[in-house]
Parts: sequence; C-alpha cells; structure tokens
Amino acid sequence: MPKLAYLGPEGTFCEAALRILAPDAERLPCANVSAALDAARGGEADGAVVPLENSVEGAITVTLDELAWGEPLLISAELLLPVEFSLLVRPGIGLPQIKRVYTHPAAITQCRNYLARELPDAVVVAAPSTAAAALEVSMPGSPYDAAIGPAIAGEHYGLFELAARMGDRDDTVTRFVRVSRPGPLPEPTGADRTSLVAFLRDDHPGALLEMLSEFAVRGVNLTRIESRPTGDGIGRYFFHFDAEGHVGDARVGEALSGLRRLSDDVRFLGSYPRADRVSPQLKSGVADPDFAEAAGWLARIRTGQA
Ligand SMILES: O=C(O)C(=O)Cc1ccccc1
Repeated sequence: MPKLAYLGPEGTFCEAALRILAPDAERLPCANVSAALDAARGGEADGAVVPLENSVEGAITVTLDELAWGEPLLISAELLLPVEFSLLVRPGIGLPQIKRVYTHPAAITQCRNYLARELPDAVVVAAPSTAAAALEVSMPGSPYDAAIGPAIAGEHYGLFELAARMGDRDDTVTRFVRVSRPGPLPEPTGADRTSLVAFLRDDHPGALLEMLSEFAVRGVNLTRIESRPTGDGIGRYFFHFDAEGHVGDARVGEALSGLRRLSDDVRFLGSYPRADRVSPQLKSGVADPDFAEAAGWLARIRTGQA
C-alpha cells in the first residue's frame, strides 16, 4: 500500500483528491505543499498529491515553483476536482459576529463576491489550508470567527455550516496532481498530457515564439502555458508548458528535443493520462508512422539507397 503525502490536515480538498486518485493509499497529512513534496523527495512517503491549478484563479504558484526548482519529481496522474466552499463557524455564531475569516488564499479569491456582499467589514486572513483554518476556528478562544472550506472539514472539526456553495461560481474545478520520485513513466494511453519547464538561453526578440514553434510545427497542442519569475530580477522569466500527448509520441519527443536545443535548461515533469480522457486532434503528417516513414526515407538517402 503506497503512502502519499498531501496538504493537510484532514478534511482538505487535497485529501478528497487523494482519496479519489489512490483510494487504498496510506495518507500522510503535511503542513503545506512544500512539506508534502519534501516527504515524497526524502522517501518519508512514496509520493504526494498537491493542487496545481484552479479554473478560476489559475496557477497554485508554490506547486509550480517547487516542481521547477526543487529536487526533481515527476507527475504520474492528475485529477479534476469540483470544489464547493462553505462558511464554517462555531455553533452559535451568526454573520453579524464574524469579524475575522480564515482560509486558504485560493478560497479567498474564489469567494470574493460573497465576502464583499455579506462580510464587507471582515478581515480575511490566509491560512495554510482550508482544513487548517477549520481546525483553528474550532478551537475555543480562536481569534478567527469563521473558516471557508469544504463542508466535510466543517463536519470533521465540529463546525456549523452557516452558508453553502458560497463560491463566486458553482462550476469551479481544481486540478490536483500525484507526483513521485523519478522512475518509469506511465504507459501512453492515447489521451495523455506532458508537463515541462523551459529556461531561456538568452533574452531576444521572438525567444518565446521560437519555443512555441517547436510544438506548433509538430502539431502538438498546448493546454497551459505559464511564465514564472526566475528570481534574478524584474523581466527575467522561465516557462511552464502542458502539452497534449506523451513523451513517447514521436511529435512530443521531437518537440522536447527541439526545445532543449534552444533552451538553457528543460526540466521534464512527466507524461501521464489526462483526467478528461480527451485525445488530441492530430493534423495530417504528425502521427508516429509519419515520423517513422520520414526517418526511414532520410536514412535511405544518407546511406545511398534512395
Ligand atoms: O486547502 C485546501 O483544502 C486545498 O486542498 C487547497 C485548495 C484550496 C482552495 C481551493 C482549492 C484547493
């Protein structure tokens, strides 16, 4: 039974994602995303489940930066989890008594309308996770009057659900990934995704366009692109890419090789089955047999057999 680290404590959205991705796994709750990934890196756990992006708020930047800079980890699976937020209070507390709200930053940004409408004067404070906020609010004498999180966190910590479905949208989805130390890749399924980061060799006009061209000319569709600061000064960025397909597909492998030739560094972050099972729409000439036929033709020319 694998042991998987996750953003704890018990009752987070991350735990719900882990239970779906790996129902039989032993669970190791961690205080934050970095600690969960470190548990996977150090062997305390066999892997970790962490949030990567949200359909409303975008990237969970701590995860992107950890995957780009920390000891290498590979994504082996992903899950799209619908997230619904509840306002959780100690029994007896009503809206007028709520002066301080505690929750994860991703929940703050996704509940802006409710907070502005119902709690315009409340101070909203960032917590390590939604369940950490619920646990804190459940403590007698807590400086916080309410937490925002999954209804299940409220049940777990004995809180009352003062409002349900309080997110700005009711179709919000968070993408979670399972990561582990580098090893054999998941087999191609025909509906895969490949993640990587690329660092520019030098800054010049068209540098990003050149990177994108490596995917475009081989008919590889991108599903996410993100620029993140390198930390070396204003205007210095590196790029995260999610591409359709598996590194075992000729067009994806060749795009990665091309990217490597023109980048300072490329870090492969994994090829894994897509949660939505969508297969790429391939234009003609970019399937594996097309690459094999062209390679054979070139070999015949080079060996004088053409
Ligand atoms: O804090 C949690 O429960 C998490 O899993 C992180 C998170 C927070 C808000 C929306 C999606 C994920």
